[in-house]
Formats: sequence, C-alpha cells, structure tokens
Amino acid sequence: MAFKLEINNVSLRYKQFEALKDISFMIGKEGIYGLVGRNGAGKTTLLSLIASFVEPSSGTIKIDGENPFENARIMSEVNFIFEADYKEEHDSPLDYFEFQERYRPNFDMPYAKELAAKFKLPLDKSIYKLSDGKQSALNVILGLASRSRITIFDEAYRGMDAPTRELFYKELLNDQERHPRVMILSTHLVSEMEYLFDHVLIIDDGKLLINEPYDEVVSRGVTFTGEDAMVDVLTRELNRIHSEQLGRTKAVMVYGEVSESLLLEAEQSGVEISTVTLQNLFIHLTGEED
Ligand SMILES: Nc1ncnc2c1ncn2[C@@H]1O[C@H](COP(=O)(O)OP(=O)(O)OP(=O)(O)O)[C@@H](O)[C@H]1O
Repeated sequence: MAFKLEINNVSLRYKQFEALKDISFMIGKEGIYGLVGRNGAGKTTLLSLIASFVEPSSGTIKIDGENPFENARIMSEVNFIFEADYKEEHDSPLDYFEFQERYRPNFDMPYAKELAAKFKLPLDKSIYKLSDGKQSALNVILGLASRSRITIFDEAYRGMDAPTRELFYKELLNDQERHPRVMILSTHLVSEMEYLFDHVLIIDDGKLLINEPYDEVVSRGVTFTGEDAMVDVLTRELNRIHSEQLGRTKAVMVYGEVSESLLLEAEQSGVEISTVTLQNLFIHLTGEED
C-alpha cells in the first residue's frame, strides 16, 4: 500500500522571497511521478518539504495521515536522493549500503550489490575519490535498493553520461514493476525521461501549473498546421500556447480540450493536426512567449 502524500495550501518563503505559492496536490497511489519545472521553479524546495528537510511557512503536509516532520516512522520510508557533496566522504559505497541496511526497513543488500556491478561502482573505494558519474550511480543505487515507499530522485542523473542514464531508467522501470511504490523524479531532461512518467506535475515560478496523468497531459496538446487564416479561425477560441509562421503556413500549438467537430472541420479544410510531446508542452507552457 502506498503512503498517501497530501500537500495542502503549502507556501514556502525564504525571507521575503516566496519560492512556493499555495501548492496543493495529493498522491494516493504507486507510480512514477515526473516533477517538471524550469531552473528556479521550486522543484528542490518542494521535494525538500516532502522529505521534511524544511517546514512550510504555511499550509500542511501529511504522509500516511501524519505530519512527517521529525517523524521517524514516516521518515524511514521517505528517501530523498539528491546530488550530495561527497568532497570529504572517506567512507566507501559498501559502508553506505551497510548503514542503509540498518536504517531502511526494506533495503535489499543483494540487489544493491547487483546494481553496483551493473553500474561498475567499486564497493570499497572512498566515495570522495569516485568520479561524478560514479557518485551519481551510488545515489541512484541507494534510492532503488532502499525500496522506500516514497522515493524522491532530485535530478539524480546529473553526473551520469547518456548510457548510464539509460541503465538507470531501465532499472527504475524494472524495479518499479517488481516493487511498486511512489517515485518522484524531478527533471528538466523532459524529452529523455517522459516515457517513464505515469503522472506529471509541472511547477512554474513556485505555482503548480499541471497535475495530471501523463496520457491526459499529452492528449491535451495539439498543433494545427496549415494556411494561416484558416488556422487562426480554427484556433481562435482555444488556449494557444505557441505559434510559428513560414510564408503563408502557420503552426499553432494549443493546450486544452479540442472538440471532435473542430478536428473534423480542420481535416475538411486541409489543416493538419498533430500531437505534441511533453517536452514541447513544458517549453511553451512555462516559456515567456505568447
Ligand atoms: N536557501 C535559500 N534562500 C533563498 N532563496 C532560495 C534558497 N533556496 C532556493 N531559493 C530560491 O528559491 C527558488 C526555487 O529554488 P529551487 O532550488 O527549489 O528551484 P529548482 O526548480 O529546483 O531549480 P533548478 O532546476 O535550477 O535546480 C529559486 O529562485 C531559488 O533562488
């Protein structure tokens, strides 16, 4: 059973600056949740609140019905994986695994060692001597092998090269299938990671913009391409988020419900309809244009 996560009217201020503004959402079932936002949108701040590293300035957070702050029962099941500073870390990956085994109720040591072999992570070397990519691999192994009910990866891929990131995504999907839990992945590598997401949360400037299942978000993005005057007429009542023009041909991206009759009208007037990736929706929903 998933731990229910309830965020109610949460704001967070750093002195005068409001980094999160009245955020509310609920996560009630297992799945991979993509938290997407531009630099400085508030992703790490929101995740730090869920992990109880900080308390909200106002609003409430509940995990499994309780305030998670300084709550050992809840916190042993919430795992926040972020880019830690290992410059002075003389312990080895194996020391970390042994510590996690004591502290995390579901930590799977054989699986951690299996992952270490796959990521070619030396188990006995001091962590400060490992490359950035290997330190990131250690982080994601700790996240996966802990099998915490709520596992948060805050841009956990940072030091990894593309093949290593692919390995991480594959292992994440495999382990999620075997041991479903709530995984929250924050990223701006949207095009690379969107296939992983069951659900999407987009934050922009401290506000929650989108909180929907992945399929619903992408089904709401449509591009109309054709003769400019016709495209303008067809999209005039819709939520236009981007447009491009080349000669008389115009492409307009919209976000929202598009009726069957409008789609038919577009087809009959030679206007092409195409789907939009989450990456493109993210760019244009959170961009300054339009
Ligand atoms: N300790 C702090 N004191 C003051 N302002 C802060 C502090 N931490 C974060 N902020 C500000 O809060 C906002 C949100 O920062 P946050 O790190 O949550 O964004 P992010 O979405 O994770 O960004 P990125 O993708 O660049 O990592 C930013 O404007 C940031 O400058």
